Amino acid sequence: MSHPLLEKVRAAQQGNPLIYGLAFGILLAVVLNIMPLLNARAKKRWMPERKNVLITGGSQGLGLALAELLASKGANVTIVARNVDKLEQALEKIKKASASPKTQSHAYISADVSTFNGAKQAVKKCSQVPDTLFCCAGGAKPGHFLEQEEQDFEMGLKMDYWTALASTHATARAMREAGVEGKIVLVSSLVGLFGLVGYSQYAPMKYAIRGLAETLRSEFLLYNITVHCYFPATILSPGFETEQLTKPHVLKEIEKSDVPQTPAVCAARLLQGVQKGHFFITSDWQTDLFRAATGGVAPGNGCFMDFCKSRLGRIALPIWRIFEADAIVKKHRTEAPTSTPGASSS
Ligand SMILES: NC(=O)C1=CN([C@@H]2O[C@H](COP(=O)(O)OP(=O)(O)OC[C@H]3O[C@@H](n4cnc5c(N)ncnc54)[C@H](OP(=O)(O)O)[C@@H]3O)[C@@H](O)[C@H]2O)C=CC1
Ligand SMILES: CCCCCCCCCCCCCCCC(=O)[C@@H](N)CO
Repeated sequence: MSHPLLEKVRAAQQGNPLIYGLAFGILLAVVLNIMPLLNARAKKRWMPERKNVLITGGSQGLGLALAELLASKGANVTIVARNVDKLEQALEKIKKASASPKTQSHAYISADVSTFNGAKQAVKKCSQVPDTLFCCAGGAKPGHFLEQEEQDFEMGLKMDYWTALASTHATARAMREAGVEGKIVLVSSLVGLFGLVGYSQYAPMKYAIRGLAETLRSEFLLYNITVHCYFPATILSPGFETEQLTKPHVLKEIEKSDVPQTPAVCAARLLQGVQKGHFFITSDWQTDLFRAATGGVAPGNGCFMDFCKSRLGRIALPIWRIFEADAIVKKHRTEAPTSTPGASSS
């Protein structure tokens, strides 16, 4: 039985193959875009309530905002960082934010998670085996590549990559041992998707975190552990204020293209991404274009929209790079240092 409207459309088309092709294309796009949505609905939505969450870098910035948000939604939150004073203050805030302070338990652990031993000890001190880990510890010390020294690069490696690696390794082992259904969220950055002047001791580490996330997403299919990777742009955190102190002018000028977000907004969008089941999570449309344009073969966030965003990104982002980022760098050529004081060329 044919619908009268369809008859009319058929009559109007008079067998035009272009129209059929177009209609088929639209239908295919709709089906391909709806399929992952239905699939995501069918999957269990991750809920913070009663989860045992471990957050590295939880004493300030993104990590603290996330700790408060998850505590307000019923999770038991343990934060890890090195400085005890900041941890104590943070714990007070988390307890205040807590949905039900009597039934939830929150704690802090002072540890340096940039070593395997430090991370292992931190996980051991948790009162419950964590079922969720957010690796928020990290930070940048921006500067010109040729002005930075070996210890700056080593610091980036330890503070950004090694903290994520060691805490993931220790926590995933504990999760497997306890047979819990686990979730691990790694934090990269917008500059883990494209390289930018001034971030040479930092951005490559954030690329490495993406690599770790992709590898572990695949490997942890062996166990009951899911992996996500978050790519924030500028977060107005204490870490951001510190990095402004050494940030080259040229980088500050390029970063004017970016609208900074508060830690609370980033935490909320990160949680949304986790709940939607996204593997790569972003919290603003610009970063989402970078994600889609550089997506590779990792799972996407809806194939039709990703297809459109990646096409748009492959056109808009190079234009932005040529006329904005690279143009600003070239304008600053005259102020770049011509030699490093104290460094001998022999
Ligand atoms: N701020 C921004 O603009 C952006 C940040 N990011 C990333 O987001 C994450 C959070 O950033 P942000 O909110 O700025 O962080 P902050 O710099 O404000 O805070 C960093 C946190 O990590 C902890 N930490 C650092 N090193 C270690 C360590 N070795 N062991 C244990 N804890 C450690 C710090 O505590 P303590 O020093 O006491 O140990 C602190 O709690 C980072 O991974 C950062 O790279 C990504 C994009 C943009
Ligand atoms: C049409 C498209 C326009 C695109 C605009 C893009 C603007 C990007 C500017 C760079 C922002 C850097 C964010 C990450 C910073 C970071 O990780 C550190 N602050 C770490 O602490």
